[in-house]
Amino acid sequence: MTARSTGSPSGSPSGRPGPASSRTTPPPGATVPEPSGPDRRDLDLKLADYDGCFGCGDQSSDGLRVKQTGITGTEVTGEFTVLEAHQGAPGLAHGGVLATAMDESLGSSAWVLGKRYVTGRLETDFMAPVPVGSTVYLRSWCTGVDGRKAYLQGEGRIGGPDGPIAVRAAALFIEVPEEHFSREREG
Ligand SMILES: CCCCC/C=C\C/C=C\C/C=C\C/C=C\CCCC(=O)SCCNC(=O)CCNC(=O)[C@H](O)C(C)(C)COP(=O)(O)OP(=O)(O)OC[C@H]1O[C@@H](n2cnc3c(N)ncnc32)[C@H](O)[C@@H]1OP(=O)(O)O
Repeated sequence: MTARSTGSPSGSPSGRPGPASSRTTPPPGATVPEPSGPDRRDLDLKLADYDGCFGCGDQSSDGLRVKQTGITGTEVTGEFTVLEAHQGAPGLAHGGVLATAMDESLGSSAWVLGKRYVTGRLETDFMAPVPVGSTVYLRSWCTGVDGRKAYLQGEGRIGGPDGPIAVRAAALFIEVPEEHFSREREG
């Protein structure tokens, strides 16, 4: 599998540092596993069935409704359209909405690793304003796994899948047991 560099993704404007801080950069020796764990099929089914998710669910009326468009190795591509409900400044996407979209994309890339992860830390760079009506093309990939920690990077482009980067992100996801989710639901 091709592991992407933890440095600036292709297409980033020169002169800006890469998206990852020391806390979202894998330590030396961290590896990117093949996304083929024994329970991968079950996890894929959950991924497809979870309609209530604000990021990707069909039942979330004001949600982002991110659609996955492809999985290659740990790289997951997706897209969503910025609606009026997603505005911050008039006519422009709210930064938190874009961060949520990146969380969704990064989370999907973590999910295909075959274990259960939650976001521990999410870092975002907002590179260009995103007008309402834009389709944002998302792409995320794993840069390394070290024990319970999975390191991810991603980007959102506008104008097309190869258009300019509007937002990019780096994250640390932490592996959790299944009980994590039942505990959270019970409060
Ligand atoms: C996620 C979706 C769940 C839905 C499940 C159902 C169906 C799934 C369907 C589809 C899913 C598909 C795609 C996913 C799409 C979107 C993803 C959205 C993701 C989210 O929206 S998810 C919600 C937001 N998220 C949380 O709600 C986490 C709240 N939080 C906690 O639950 C704990 O905080 C936890 C578990 C993170 C850790 O707690 P813990 O007690 O288990 O472990 P501990 O604290 O020891 O950390 C272990 C090691 O990680 C290091 N570490 C931890 N946090 C760090 C940080 N921020 N920076 C740097 N290092 C950090 C420590 O320093 C230590 O490092 P060391 O081992 O070296 O000492």
